[in-house]
Amino acid sequence: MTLVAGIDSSTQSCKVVIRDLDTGAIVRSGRASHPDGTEVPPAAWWDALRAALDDAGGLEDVAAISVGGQQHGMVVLDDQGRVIRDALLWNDTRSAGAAEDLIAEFSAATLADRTGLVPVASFTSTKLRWLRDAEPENAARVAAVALPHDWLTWRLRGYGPADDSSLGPDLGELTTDRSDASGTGYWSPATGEYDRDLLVAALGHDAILPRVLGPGDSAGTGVAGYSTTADAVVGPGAGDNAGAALGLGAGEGDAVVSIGTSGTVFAVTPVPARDESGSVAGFADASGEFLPLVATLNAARVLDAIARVLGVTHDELGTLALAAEPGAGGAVLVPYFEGERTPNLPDATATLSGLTLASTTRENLARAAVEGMLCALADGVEAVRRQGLEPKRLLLVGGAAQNPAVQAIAAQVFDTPVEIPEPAEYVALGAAVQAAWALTGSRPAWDVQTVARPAPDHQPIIREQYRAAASAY
Ligand SMILES: Nc1ncnc2c1ncn2[C@@H]1O[C@H](COP(=O)(O)OP(=O)(O)O)[C@@H](O)[C@H]1O
Ligand SMILES: O=C(CO)[C@@H](O)[C@H](O)COP(=O)(O)O
Repeated sequence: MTLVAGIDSSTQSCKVVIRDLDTGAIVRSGRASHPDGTEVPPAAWWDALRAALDDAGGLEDVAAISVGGQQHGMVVLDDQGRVIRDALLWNDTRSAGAAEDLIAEFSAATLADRTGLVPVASFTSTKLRWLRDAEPENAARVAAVALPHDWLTWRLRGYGPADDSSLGPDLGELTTDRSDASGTGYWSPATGEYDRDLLVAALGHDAILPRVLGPGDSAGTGVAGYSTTADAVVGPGAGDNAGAALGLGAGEGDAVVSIGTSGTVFAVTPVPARDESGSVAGFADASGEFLPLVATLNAARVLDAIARVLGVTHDELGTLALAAEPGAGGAVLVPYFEGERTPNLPDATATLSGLTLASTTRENLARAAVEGMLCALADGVEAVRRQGLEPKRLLLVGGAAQNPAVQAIAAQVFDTPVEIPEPAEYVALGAAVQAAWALTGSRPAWDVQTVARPAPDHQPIIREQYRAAASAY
């Protein structure tokens, strides 16, 4: 049996799946946690990746591997391949002012034309601008800029600082792929080229950027000790959302709603998106097409927080939520706990409103949490529609999509039919698709099963009262 491995180095953890090349069946899997926080030493991802590989039984019998990862995180390297400072993650909002500065210098319209993006604090370019202004000594030392999946792929291939790698700090060997390059703010999905002027405007000087690989390309081979053998193929890797699209085999008529640390709504399209309002990011995907995407900063962890306050498990939170009526008796949670990215409110905090003595119950609080989180994503579906897409079904994935209450309430919040693919780590599965593609030269056609289609039960009251509460921001 030929085996291929896919990795998802996501915000909260690293997950590995090992699949049978012939059927796509999952043969083994593993995971390890990442540290909390929006500023993380990349070495922690490397440690977690190696722990997750161990947990998955190692790679000795694996012929190819590819790494999907959280998007946008700023990994800055000096000329010896050393990490200069902890990575700033996609959900770190300190660069909100830098985003405004870049927009003031270039205009939203110009940046949307040149990169498909209007800067918000999540994107790499704004983090580099923040570094230039807040830590000029660090900025001056930057020889190369990479993203989480680029850096892990480089490490997996044996590159790194001289005292901590077998092949040394060859920065010219850094690679990325179209999907992750498209989240930097200095790469154009339309032309497939870096926009070096924008990099210089952000960082203050030019730097080495990873070579951009296409779907099915190979980044190179592994090294003994980290991968199977020295000839294990290493695929191009991807941003996590593009990886999930690949793992799901998302196509025309599909929109994916992912409920992990981030909430995202995205679709695979043949043409790049351009949204001057900034709601929809015009990313590239991992199959040679494009990936218009809306992201929120507040998704699964909204439920984590409210479950904690109520002193219940996720399952119990779901049971409470389903015991309340749609609309939660008027209680509305606008869940901007971490600030928000869509809408762009980096300094916002969450509010719970509409409470009366009668409506202040555990059931209504649980339901308000699920409804608020999903309403923010329903706004995302509308923004994608404004790009001319008309999804026929919404595929719900990510940690919180496993919750039965989230599935049932999604059928009340969204006015498009919802489907639940079999529970799986779709980013890692998509990375394994890339590994197989790089190994064989063709994209594998592996099946994805749907396990539930909650009956449509649209309850407009939920979004109406959410809209009213959110309009206060
Ligand atoms: N049954 C569940 N109900 C609600 N939330 C859940 C459930 N299972 C996992 N989660 C939450 O999902 C999140 C992890 O999802 P995941 O998609 O792996 O996130 P990420 O990719 O951002 O690391 C965690 O916040 C976790 O608490
Ligand atoms: O910033 C984005 C997309 O633009 C996020 O989707 C990150 O890519 C993190 O994803 P998760 O770790 O939450 O899956």
